[in-house]
Amino acid sequence: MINAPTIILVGPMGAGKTTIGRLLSQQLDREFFDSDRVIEENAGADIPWIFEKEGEEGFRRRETQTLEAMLSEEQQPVVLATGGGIVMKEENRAMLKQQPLVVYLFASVAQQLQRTSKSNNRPLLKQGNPKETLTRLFALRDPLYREVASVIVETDSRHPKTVANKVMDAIKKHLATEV
Ligand SMILES: Nc1ncnc2c1ncn2[C@@H]1O[C@H](COP(=O)(O)OP(=O)(O)OP(=O)(O)O)[C@@H](O)[C@H]1O
Ligand SMILES: O=C(O)C1=C[C@@H](O)[C@@H](O)[C@H](O)C1
Ligand SMILES: [Mg+2]
Repeated sequence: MINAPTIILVGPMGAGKTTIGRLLSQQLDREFFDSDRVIEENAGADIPWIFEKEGEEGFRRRETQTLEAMLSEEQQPVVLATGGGIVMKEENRAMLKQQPLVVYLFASVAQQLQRTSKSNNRPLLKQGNPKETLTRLFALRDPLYREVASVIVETDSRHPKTVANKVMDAIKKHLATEV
């Protein structure tokens, strides 16, 4: 695992990319980045503010720039959590497909709904019915997460530490079959 490349986590809102990514980075003693947080730091504003002032399109532009910068930098392997909509742009998918280790954290819509209901900082869930929105986004995005991922890990009804261990096991298995 010491030689494992950068681990990139993709999946829907509430899959646990941020939570699991942080745990993995601790276990591997690596730096952790979250594209949502990097976007906020660079903008000097939070995601709801960016959506309000620049629209989703403005946020997506920032997201692509951030992904590009993070993947092109000459760097040590890190753990990178992405935003739930990272796969919406073709150019982002092309960048992700070039990466050796992209993990799709799968969560059912019911589980996404439960996990996202606790916070209020996801602009796409603030309009309309969250269950309908998550269902629509899942239909659109699940095939795209699968398109870019080398490993898929189910997260429903599992404690974050269990999910992190499952990701580690799945990565080891994937790397062993690669060589
Ligand atoms: N396996 C899990 N079991 C229980 N709760 C979880 C699990 N994974 C994440 N959570 C909780 O669900 C919420 C959402 O998780 P998190 O922010 O990590 O999701 P995310 O995939 O990063 O979402 P986003 O795409 O919006 O950034 C948090 O409150 C977190 O503590
Ligand atoms: O699923 C999405 O499109 C989003 C997920 C979050 O991680 C943030 O990137 C933002 O709220 C948009
Ligand atoms: Mg997150």
